[in-house]
Amino acid sequence: MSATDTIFALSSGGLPSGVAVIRLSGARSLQAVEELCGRIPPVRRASLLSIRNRNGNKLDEGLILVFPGPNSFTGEDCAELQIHGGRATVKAVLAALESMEGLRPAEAGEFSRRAFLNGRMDLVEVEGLADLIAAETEMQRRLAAEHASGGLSLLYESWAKRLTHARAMIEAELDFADEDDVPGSVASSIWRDMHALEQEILNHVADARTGEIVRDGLKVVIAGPPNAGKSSLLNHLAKRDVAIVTDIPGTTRDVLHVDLDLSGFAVRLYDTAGLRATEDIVEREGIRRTHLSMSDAHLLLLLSEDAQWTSLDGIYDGQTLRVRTKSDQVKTPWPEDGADVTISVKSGDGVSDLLDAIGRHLPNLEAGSALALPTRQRHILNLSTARENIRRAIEATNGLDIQAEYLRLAGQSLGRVTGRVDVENLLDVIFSEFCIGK
Ligand SMILES: Nc1nc2c(ncn2[C@@H]2O[C@H](COP(=O)(O)OP(=O)(O)OP(=O)(O)O)[C@@H](O)[C@H]2O)c(=O)[nH]1
Ligand SMILES: [K+]
Ligand SMILES: [Mg+2]
Repeated sequence: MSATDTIFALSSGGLPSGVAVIRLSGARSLQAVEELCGRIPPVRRASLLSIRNRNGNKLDEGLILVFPGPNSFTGEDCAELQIHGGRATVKAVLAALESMEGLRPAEAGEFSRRAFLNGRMDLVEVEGLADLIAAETEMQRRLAAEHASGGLSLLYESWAKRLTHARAMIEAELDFADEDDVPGSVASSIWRDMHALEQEILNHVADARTGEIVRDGLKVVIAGPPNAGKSSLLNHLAKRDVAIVTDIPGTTRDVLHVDLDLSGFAVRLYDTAGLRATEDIVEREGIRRTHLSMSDAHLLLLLSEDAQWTSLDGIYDGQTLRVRTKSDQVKTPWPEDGADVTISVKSGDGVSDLLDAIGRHLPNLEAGSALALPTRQRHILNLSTARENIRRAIEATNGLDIQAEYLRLAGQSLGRVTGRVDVENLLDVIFSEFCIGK
């Protein structure tokens, strides 16, 4: 296996499908097209050609495109075979490709990896592309598109430039320190800018929680005593029978979740085991898991059918909505019950109010604004290290050269985010997020 092999893969989705796209990348891509189709079609233009194996048997007919490097997705010679998406057809064409010298099936993420190694994309763009392929809601799409198209990279590059400029000015001051005609305050405007940059990075990192919520979804945990109607609510909102519902208290033991799309945001809703003191070993394990899922919840829905609100002291101290359930059974309304929302999944009453209340916990993002938010722990760690080193540079009192060194380290951390600086050890992790053919 080698990075110089020509690779190929089915890049479109599951079969059968109307059209299937097989992608090739590497030095032998064009030659492979010639062997299959008898000739190399004009570049970057779809040509309808017959595809034959080496015995001359016609396998299919399809639109063939070639993209010579370096202006291709991977930077290498690439080709695309748009063929019929029947399983046997795709299998036959893949087999014909595999039989060719120097060609092999691509590994997961290998096309993107080559694009990165050939400078066609940086790491933030690569990660954005992975997110774009996985995006299921409008906000996930917008965030991923911003990253994939280089919006975030541009911001990080502008920061890196400011660091480089500051270092250059400090170097100049060091070089000419003995000469009288260099004003000693060259650096003062630089340090003002470094103060500003530190604050900008700080603000950006503070948005990480929003970025994570947009990318991974708002985690909403349904909790409360047994039989409060937790699983019924999950099923109602999911519009399918995900969880078992019975009138036996302690029915749910495992934590279940469903993904909802609320105003374009992903919301991950968790159903949990009812909270009560119990000697049942299985139920106790369920309650332990309930506590675990509460620990990283963004929002808790505390359910109760009789307004006896379970105490969360020492268990959970985040955002909570008190939800009174089974309103269809309540004959006389109970005004002072402390509930934020009252619902019945039987009649549907109050459910849209509940969704509105959950919606108020979603990030408040202006329509149409660029979503240049950090989304990954990898970004946050490197950005925080960069910020720390800028701070050290500002505060250092033991010489300009030490200060310049801290700025260099800050630039290096920024470089790790986009992949300009030693990230070799990270590549396997990042590209394994992709599926084959990407
Ligand atoms: N009338 C009425 N009954 C409801 C409503 N919601 C749930 N129930 C009933 O309440 C009982 C318990 O519902 P579940 O959804 O299993 O309650 P749970 O909180 O998940 O219970 P555990 O998993 O045991 O903790 C079932 O018999 C449901 O049919 C409602 O809005 N109205
Ligand atoms: K139950
Ligand atoms: Mg349940």
